[in-house]
Amino acid sequence: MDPYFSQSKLLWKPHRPSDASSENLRRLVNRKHGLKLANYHDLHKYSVEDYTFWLDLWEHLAIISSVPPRKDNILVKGALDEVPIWFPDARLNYAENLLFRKDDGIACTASGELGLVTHYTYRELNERVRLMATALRLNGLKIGDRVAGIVTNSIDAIVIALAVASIGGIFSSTATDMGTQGILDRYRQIQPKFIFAETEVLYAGKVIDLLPKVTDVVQDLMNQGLQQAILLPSCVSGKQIALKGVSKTTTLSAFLQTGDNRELLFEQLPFSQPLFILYSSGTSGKPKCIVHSAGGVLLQTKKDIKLSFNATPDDTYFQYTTTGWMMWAFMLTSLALGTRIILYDGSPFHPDLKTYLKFINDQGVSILGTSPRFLAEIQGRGIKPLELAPFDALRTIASTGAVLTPPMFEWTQQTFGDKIHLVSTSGGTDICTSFVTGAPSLPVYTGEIQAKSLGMKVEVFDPVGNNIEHICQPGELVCTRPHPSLPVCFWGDENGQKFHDAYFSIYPGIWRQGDFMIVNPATKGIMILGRSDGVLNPSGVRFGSAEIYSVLEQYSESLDDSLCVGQRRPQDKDERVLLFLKMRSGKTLTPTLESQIRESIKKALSARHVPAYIFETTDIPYTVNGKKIEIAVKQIISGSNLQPSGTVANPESLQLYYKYRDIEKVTGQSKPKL
Ligand SMILES: CC(=O)CC(=O)O
Repeated sequence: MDPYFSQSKLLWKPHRPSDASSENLRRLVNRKHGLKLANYHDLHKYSVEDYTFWLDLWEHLAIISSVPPRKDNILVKGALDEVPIWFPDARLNYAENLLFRKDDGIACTASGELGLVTHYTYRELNERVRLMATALRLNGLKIGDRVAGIVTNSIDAIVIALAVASIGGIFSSTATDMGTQGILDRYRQIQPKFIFAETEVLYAGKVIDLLPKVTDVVQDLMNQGLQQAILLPSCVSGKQIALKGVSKTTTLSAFLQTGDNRELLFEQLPFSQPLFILYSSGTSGKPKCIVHSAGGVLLQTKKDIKLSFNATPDDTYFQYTTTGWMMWAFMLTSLALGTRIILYDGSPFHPDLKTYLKFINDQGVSILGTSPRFLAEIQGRGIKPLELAPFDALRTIASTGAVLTPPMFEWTQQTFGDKIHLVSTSGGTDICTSFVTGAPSLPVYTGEIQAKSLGMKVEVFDPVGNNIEHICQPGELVCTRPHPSLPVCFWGDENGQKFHDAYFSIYPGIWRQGDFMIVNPATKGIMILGRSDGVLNPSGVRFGSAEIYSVLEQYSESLDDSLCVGQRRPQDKDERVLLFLKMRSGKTLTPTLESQIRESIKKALSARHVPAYIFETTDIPYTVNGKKIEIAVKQIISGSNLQPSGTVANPESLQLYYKYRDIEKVTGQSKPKL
């Protein structure tokens, strides 16, 4: 058996595969077009060969539009060579699709570290959006104007985003823990007309005063065309806090009073009308401002939430996210399915992890969106969720943000039980959706993402552009056909050069995502092996860091975290692999543990995968969106000087790695110990 799939075994089977929403779509396609597509994989093949699939999907998802797409005009050439314009005739509004329910069912439930729970019905949500939209309109917001937020994952953020979308403005948000420079690096580029900002938040039990940061940001943006700053009440006390000495600032309640009682109007806009600006998480240089279209986000995220998670109006979806991550925009579209969403603001570890898990149970969460890191925390702390609560409602756990390793697949399934459909998904901010994801009609195999997302022509390329999927070799994740949530452009990238360089420069005309992946020919399941710029290549053996992390999973009681990177300095003939281990409190990296780890890697992978050096470290760099940063450490230890961007959550941690450039000094050895 191929070593990559040696641990592949059947983990879960759907109880009633024919109930999956993707099966309804398959039957619809067969009926409409007289086809005999037999299963998900047949449907996928059709979806990437015939653009009519996107019209079928439109129908299946019941997209609300005032002018439906024309069957004979699905996509036309756009201003950028690589980005066609989809459904040029259609007219719709994203917010109208999300606010289709106006009843007393619960749309959103908000909570946080204080344990207070507030429910908002669809009726209330519609009214709040109406109030906000009228105020924005009367204060001059027009189609295409940008509105920025420094906001928590709260009802206000949802209301602002939907009000802006109803008018055809473009919303862009950052989490409140983003530093001043990080915020300005983003918002100076997009020049918002309005900014909404929190004034005081609570995180990990500490009250954080945001006024100094907000003052600096607002004053700076006033020179860039900002018309008004609107301050939200304190997340801790609910009190309105003033920003002293800064002109053109107002409170949320005063701003809302400038509205009137006109009806909520949904501008009818083209499919490709910009909706959100998201930011690439580059660790150096200025972030790229990725403009996503209303139609693209609506169609793709609704597709993922309905088809991969099987969400219905009976579900409750809890995605742990800040407003700075694409998963916030993703989660928002659940409202278009009538699915209740949970908005959680705060740390899952405060007051403690058990309280947070009980909250998930008590709220009847049926779809839990989480990350491998969070699951590893439950495991590492020895918590047994089913001993805390029954989790009766929970049926899907969807993990993203990093690779879910084979041992974590097994642990999660065993821990939460057989009824759980474990979805591992991978896509990104660049497309605001998934490339590969869950399929409720298919079985789950250990360590494998179940399938390619419908409509996404994902292939595996070698460095010169040959498809190597069928020979079961790892390579670059590429997407060889356009899809509706290709970014519209990067904001401010007048000639499209930055956009082209980011995705299309390696394989002309073909999107390269920057992930390293392999497909199991037997199951068609996918393994993401890490970022392709972090691929390890000692003595010509190419492998992903996730393979090493997977082996380390068995040491989770001792290891808090790890980072595996390649080092190749100008004077080195070959690359070597360095593994950094962050120990749990009270544990140390003893010589015995180090040899056990080397032995485990050798046994599970091969002698050539064993790191040349293993070091203990006290901190591992992460992006503000919780992604481990390998590339910056790789660059540092290989000799580059790095100016960290505002995307690095803990930039001081990078300092820990400079000394490894002079590795012989650190180890006192001239050769690695193998
Ligand atoms: C869907 C995703 O791919 C989310 C992420 O990792 O940013």
